Amino acid sequence: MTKMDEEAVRRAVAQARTLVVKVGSSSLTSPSGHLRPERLQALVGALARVCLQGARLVLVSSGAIAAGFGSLGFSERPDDLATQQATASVGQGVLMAHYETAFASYGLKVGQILLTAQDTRQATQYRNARRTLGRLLDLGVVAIVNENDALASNEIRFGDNDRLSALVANIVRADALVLLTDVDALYTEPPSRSGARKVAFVPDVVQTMESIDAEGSTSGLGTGGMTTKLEAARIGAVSGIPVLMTKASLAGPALFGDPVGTVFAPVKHRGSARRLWIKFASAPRGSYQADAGAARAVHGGRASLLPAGVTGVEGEFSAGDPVWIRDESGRPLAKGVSAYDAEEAVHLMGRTTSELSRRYGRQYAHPFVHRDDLVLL
Ligand SMILES: Nc1ncnc2c1ncn2[C@@H]1O[C@H](COP(=O)(O)OP(=O)(O)O)[C@@H](O)[C@H]1O
Ligand SMILES: N[C@@H](CCC(=O)OP(=O)(O)O)C(=O)O
Repeated sequence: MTKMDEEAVRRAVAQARTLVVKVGSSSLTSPSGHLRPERLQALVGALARVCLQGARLVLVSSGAIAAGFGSLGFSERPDDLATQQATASVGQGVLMAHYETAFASYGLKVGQILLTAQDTRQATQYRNARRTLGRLLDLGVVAIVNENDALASNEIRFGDNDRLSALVANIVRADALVLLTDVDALYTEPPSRSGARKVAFVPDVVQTMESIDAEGSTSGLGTGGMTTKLEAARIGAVSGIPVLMTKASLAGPALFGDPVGTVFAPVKHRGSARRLWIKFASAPRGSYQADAGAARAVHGGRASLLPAGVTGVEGEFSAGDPVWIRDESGRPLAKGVSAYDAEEAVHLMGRTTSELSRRYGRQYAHPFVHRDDLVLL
């Protein structure tokens, strides 16, 4: 694809018809961690302007825990899971009430979607989320998304909302992803260090990630820090979505195309929604081991994984579940959707499709993983 320069990426953000904006806890709170409604109102002012110009907006907003612990009379953000969950349950309502009032003052309606990591991993839930979000946007409603903190346990939660926002950008096939935080741009190292230099444009996020020293959150207010924001930028850019990251107070100029923050150029063409799901969101339930020939064919691209090239089947999966395709040494080569149950595949592997057709009928003469359902890592 033709590479976009900095100006083109900024223009793409300013002209986005469908936009995902993520705002972090650190941008909506005071140093004590309490929600600051006036910050939220200022942000809504900048966002409402683009909505009134016709943009379809998904706002991925953190802040449920921040909004909840004050109402519950706690002096600081709780750190045990059960209290965090309960606090988020109280705070999410408070947060939405603020958003509802703030957007209503511009004549805009809001809808709430709370997602768990599981919702992005399971194909049916993913499709469900896509349908509801799409309909909300078609109705001109601002969709406000957060992780379903009240039900997410430590093992399964995203924790930060950065990666969630990048997956949401894929779900709604956004034209741009904007990450708003408490730092004006990406720096070569944490901005508290004297040698840190600002990065205005990242032409290739995959290469740049190696040269940036990104830390987790140090403010105690946010969760993921720059590490998860870079990961979100990578998912966006590799999915063909222009990404901008800046300070929440600069949202207005950023959405207008002014040279603020850091922009990340898309590095690949956008794939189909299904392939993006397979690549970034699906959680494989097992794996196929490919022999050297099949591994070479899969690695070369545009080849399906045929039963004849498979030497092993691992895990318990059903037809339609995501699986890894590994080479003989066990290294993952690709992810794909299996056309067979693991139980069936064990009996079919190692045989040519014509042999399978003769033995079991024509319905068995097809690949374990079709090339349209397969993405290289
Ligand atoms: N290389 C870097 N460039 C910019 N900021 C960085 C970098 N490494 C770490 N950070 C820190 O990441 C923080 C933002 O992350 P976080 O606190 O999780 O915010 P949010 O709540 O918006 O998700 C900034 O305050 C900054 O100090
Ligand atoms: N879902 C949590 C937010 C987690 C969090 O702090 O995320 P982030 O601001 O992206 O670092 C909440 O609403 O409190």
